[in-house]
Amino acid sequence: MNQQTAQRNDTTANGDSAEDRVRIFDTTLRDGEQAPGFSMDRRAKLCMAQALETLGVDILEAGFPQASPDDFAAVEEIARTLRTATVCALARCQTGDIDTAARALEHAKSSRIHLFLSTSPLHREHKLGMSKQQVVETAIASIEHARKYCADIEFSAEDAMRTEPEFLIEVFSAAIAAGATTVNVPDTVGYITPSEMLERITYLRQHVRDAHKAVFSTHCHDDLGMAVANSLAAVSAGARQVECTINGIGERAGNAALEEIVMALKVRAPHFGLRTGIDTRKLHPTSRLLTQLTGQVVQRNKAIVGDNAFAHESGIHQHGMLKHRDTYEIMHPQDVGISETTLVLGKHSGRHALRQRLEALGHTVDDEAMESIFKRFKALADRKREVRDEDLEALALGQDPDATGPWHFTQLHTTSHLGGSASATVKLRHDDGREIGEAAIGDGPVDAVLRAIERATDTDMVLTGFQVRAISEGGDAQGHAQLSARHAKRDWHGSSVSTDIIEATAHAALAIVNRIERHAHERSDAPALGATA
Ligand SMILES: CC(=O)SCCNC(=O)CCNC(=O)[C@H](O)C(C)(C)COP(=O)(O)OP(=O)(O)OC[C@H]1O[C@@H](n2cnc3c(N)ncnc32)[C@H](O)[C@@H]1OP(=O)(O)O
Ligand SMILES: CC(C)C(=O)C(=O)O
Repeated sequence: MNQQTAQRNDTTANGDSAEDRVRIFDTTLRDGEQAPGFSMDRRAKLCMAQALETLGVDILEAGFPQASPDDFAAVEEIARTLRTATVCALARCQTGDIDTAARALEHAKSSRIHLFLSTSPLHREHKLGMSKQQVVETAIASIEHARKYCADIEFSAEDAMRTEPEFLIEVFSAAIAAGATTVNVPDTVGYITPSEMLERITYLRQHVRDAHKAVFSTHCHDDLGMAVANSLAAVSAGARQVECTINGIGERAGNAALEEIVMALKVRAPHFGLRTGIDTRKLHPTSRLLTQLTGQVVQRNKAIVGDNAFAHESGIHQHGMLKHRDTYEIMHPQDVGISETTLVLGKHSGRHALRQRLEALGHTVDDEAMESIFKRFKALADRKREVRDEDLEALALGQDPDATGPWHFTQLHTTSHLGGSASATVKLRHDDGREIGEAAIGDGPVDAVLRAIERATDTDMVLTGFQVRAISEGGDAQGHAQLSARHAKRDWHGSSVSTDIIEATAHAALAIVNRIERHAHERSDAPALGATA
């Protein structure tokens, strides 16, 4: 293991009042992965580690090598692969853990061993069965042992925020004297408030012996929803490393969300006067990658990376946004890697946004027609959650957006075989009296059904989105299939519900085909309702 990282710490060590750089210590692959539902195998961890390095994290905690052979292998592979980020491995204050961590990090370009030991009275008494003195001695012995392998040593006082502040001074002073280059003050159980955090870090920085020789760090959990606020309070008090995770994943309610901390420091730069090395345009893609690797979606209203973070449905906000985007957005979606703001049309939308969308779709609408379309739009929006472009076109053209057909299923049959191809047979009836049957094979029954429908209806479409979600519980749950497809340079959407997810998917696909055909038909012969297209 090389010794470069310690020099990096020295040159940017805490206590230098000119220092304005906050190190981002990412623990998505350690604390994040520890949470139920977020386990990742070695391949997934390597893929995520590469994305995190590209994002620009300073230190990447790759895992806890003593935990399992696969975690050891994951840390080892990440250590061999990464070039710019410091790769960190977690270890208890036990010789075996430290030796294992050191072995896993052996080939890293830049490495760190992260040692932790509980310091709070609760943990000392009930978990470790150690006196204060034993805690200090164990920490010192472990740091000294780890220093034989690596110059960059982080020491975490687990449950620091429920530890006597004077004892923390003793522990951290001893840790720095033994060679720790980063001292981490974790709020392990998400207990502290921002004002207390500010006070605690300030106090520690003032009283810990040789505090300037180490970087102060924090690691906050979100049990009371204050992890990000507490992390920001810590940096305001002089901490220059924050430990955080993508999407805020982690034990229980999670860790502080990396994207929120980074964007708070960027958007409120005049307030904090601090910067990070993160390429913020990669935040959204990195968040998406994590959801793909873990299968755990992000809630819509999640700050920075949620689907609604740059989406507006209410008319008053949309009107403001159309006049000046800063009225309701404090950052640009492009700054976090989202292509654009979306104005979603729904029951809360007003005339300004509706007119803007109709115009974008090529419909210039006079005021009288607008009133009529708006009334029908509101009635439709009360029934549907979201009004799509195809619904708006139907409204603009004076058509019924609830229309069904012209194609209807009379037969649908699919087969699939383990490890083999799948096939689908469909029979469709058209409102003009035609009845057409087609069969197709595909990579799975969904692919086969889509191909058979395309052939039967002579419609080309490229599937761009496919989601099936259970909307009730149990083995007989209703599946809601949502499909998006591209046809004639436009996006089309269809959805359907069934206890059979293949059937729901087939109906959603046929809904798209029907919309495309109705649209072509309406455009060719229906005069617009006071609208010109
Ligand atoms: C706050 C945090 O997030 S800390 C990190 C938590 N992460 C994890 O625990 C994930 C990985 N963990 C594991 O895979 C397992 O717990 C292992 C392999 C590390 C250990 O497994 P086991 O040896 O079976 O022990 P187990 O987990 O049941 O109990 C923990 C032991 O570690 C001891 N211990 C806990 N923390 C520390 C520490 N920081 N330093 C030294 N010993 C510690 C406990 O006192 C207990 O010791 P005991 O076995 O002598 O009673
Ligand atoms: C290992 C430490 C930093 C930790 O995860 C915690 O205290 O939550």
